[in-house]
Amino acid sequence: MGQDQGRAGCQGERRLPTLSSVTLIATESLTKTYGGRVTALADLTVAVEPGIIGLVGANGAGKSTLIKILLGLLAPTSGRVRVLDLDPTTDPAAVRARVGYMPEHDALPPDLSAAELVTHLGRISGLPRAVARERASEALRHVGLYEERYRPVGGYSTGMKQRVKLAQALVHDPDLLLLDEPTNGLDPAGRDAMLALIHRIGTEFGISVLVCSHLLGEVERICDTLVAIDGGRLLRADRVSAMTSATDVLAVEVSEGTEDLAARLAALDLSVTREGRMLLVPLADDATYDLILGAVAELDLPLHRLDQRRHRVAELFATREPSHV
Ligand SMILES: Nc1ncnc2c1ncn2[C@@H]1O[C@H](COP(=O)(O)OP(=O)(O)OP(=O)(O)O)[C@@H](O)[C@H]1O
Repeated sequence: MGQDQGRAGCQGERRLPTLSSVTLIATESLTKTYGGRVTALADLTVAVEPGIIGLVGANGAGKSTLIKILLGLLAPTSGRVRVLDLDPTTDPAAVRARVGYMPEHDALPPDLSAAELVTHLGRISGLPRAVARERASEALRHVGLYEERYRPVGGYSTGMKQRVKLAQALVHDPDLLLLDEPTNGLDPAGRDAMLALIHRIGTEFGISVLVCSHLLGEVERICDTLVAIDGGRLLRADRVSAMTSATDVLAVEVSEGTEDLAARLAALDLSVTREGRMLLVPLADDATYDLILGAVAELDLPLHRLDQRRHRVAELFATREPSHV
């Protein structure tokens, strides 16, 4: 990548972030063009810390291309990249030893059992036979397939197949998981279960996870950091908490008597709008809280919530991908 480093070096005056050892993934001016015509990634500079990271973007935004570069499966056209402080372009085997990959599509051999398949993939990762078998059982237990592990994969549901893919990504005990559209093809309950599983892996197992999705609402629920790309370019990278700053609207919800409360607040000259079971009141100052609490107490209503509304991440991208959020 000498030539690429030279190119990135020429752009040093732009003060690109330093690729430090605490950084999980970092790219500098990363560009990938296919056949010199299609630009999948364009001058992408981003750095993320360990945690659960959502990589979001519409179909064709460049997510899969980025994942393949992070794994050292594809060479960038120019720019620099580091994963766990390793360079996947020069040291792909070292990266893949510490990174688990769950691809978007699958070609699972239907006649093999999940235990055989995951053990085999563990052996390919370099684990001795007995260790691979033990680790495969453990990984299949983590994803909830322990009881079914000796059944042929061909008879599995889509959700079970997705979990086999997740188990094989976990088998060699990686420090980072790269998950490409892990909820693809799942029904709403299956999506919820998969998201909960990913969240548990990221929080309880201490493994960092990069979840790639075109569904912003999904990754927003489980990630601490979001990286949004569009047309191969960085839209925004930030912690979810920073993207969901508080608004100047108070949300109040009572378990019963919503109409009475709305009327009482209006009588107090507060401008009230209703959104489902919630009443929204502009927050002028601390006195607004007191007026609402006073009205709730006066009507003797059971208060369910009273808090400052936060922006939803989706609002930040609403103009760009309305159909996907
Ligand atoms: N091997 C390839 N040859 C030519 N163009 C490609 C190739 N792979 C991807 N592309 C193009 O590069 C762009 C980015 O594709 P990529 O698969 O990285 O996006 P994505 O965000 O993962 O989308 P999706 O979720 O649909 O896979 C798209 O325009 C795609 O058509």
